[in-house]
Amino acid sequence: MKKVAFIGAGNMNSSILVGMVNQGFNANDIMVSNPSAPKREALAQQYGVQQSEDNIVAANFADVIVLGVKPHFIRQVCREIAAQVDISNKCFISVAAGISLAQMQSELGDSTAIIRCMPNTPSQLGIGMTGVFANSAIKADDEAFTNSLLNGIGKVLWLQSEAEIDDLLAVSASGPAYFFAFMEAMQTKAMEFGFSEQVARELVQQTAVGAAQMVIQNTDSISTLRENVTSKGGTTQAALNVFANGNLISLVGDSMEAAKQRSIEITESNN
Ligand SMILES: NC(=O)C1=CN([C@@H]2O[C@H](COP(=O)(O)OP(=O)(O)OC[C@H]3O[C@@H](n4cnc5c(N)ncnc54)[C@H](OP(=O)(O)O)[C@@H]3O)[C@@H](O)[C@H]2O)C=CC1
Ligand SMILES: O=C(O)[C@@H]1CCC=N1
Repeated sequence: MKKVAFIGAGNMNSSILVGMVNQGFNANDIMVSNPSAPKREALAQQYGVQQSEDNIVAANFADVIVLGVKPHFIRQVCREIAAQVDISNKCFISVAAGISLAQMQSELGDSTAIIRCMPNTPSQLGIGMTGVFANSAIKADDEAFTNSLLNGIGKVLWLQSEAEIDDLLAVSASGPAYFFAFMEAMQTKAMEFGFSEQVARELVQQTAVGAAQMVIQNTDSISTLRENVTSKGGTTQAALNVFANGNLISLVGDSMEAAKQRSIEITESNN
């Protein structure tokens, strides 16, 4: 079993770490580093993983180093590890939005195996969606291990080009927040109708999980599923008319384009 270091104990790295442990990875083979103590100590206490405040300790411990800091810290973290750790046989996995392989290679060297992956927070439940693209230095066992790690936390899609990371990010990595925002809006209105916060939440969450399961379990198109709810001249039609008048389709498309463009801007600003 390879040893894995998580650099950063924030939302995304925690989601992957929790997903790994829940899927049966040995906690003794995992170490997390983070400058401030509470998040890494909570992970150590709850999941039995090792922890350190020092990225160098974690990087020395591991065969695979998962970089889960904010994009603007990635290059600095890579530089520090490359200066103090023998990285010749280590594989790096970055989850950062907008930091390119070339940018990481300029810190870690062109012969270092680097994998960009773009997961999402449902990884912590084992139902994540992760896009992956690797540089040419990756070895067969790095690829196999990455697959076993990521398959444990959800579905994995290997991409044909690095540019596709930005496309996928706008769909599945930022995507959970789109659905949460929609659910928040529905919950707010349900509370205005007079339901308590908890009942409003239950109405919304059960509807969301039901709709998602119908998409998963039916071969019908999503349009057909929508039409099946929509009686001509009925209540749903009245609601969907408001979506159409507000140009929901272009609003959603523009939002996803904005997410993609933001990722491209992050790449440019970190050159
Ligand atoms: N959240 C998401 O849904 C997704 C996020 N990502 C990517 O994941 C990365 C992390 O995002 P997210 O988890 O949301 O962010 P968070 O802010 O939750 O986590 C970042 C963590 O990095 C820690 N940190 C800061 N500096 C260092 C350092 N020098 N060494 C080690 N750790 C450090 C922070 O510690 P402290 O709090 O103590 O400062 C914090 O715990 C980003 O690059 C983002 O693009 C990718 C896909 C989805
Ligand atoms: O918002 C962000 O920048 C990160 C990347 C994708 C999801 N969260």
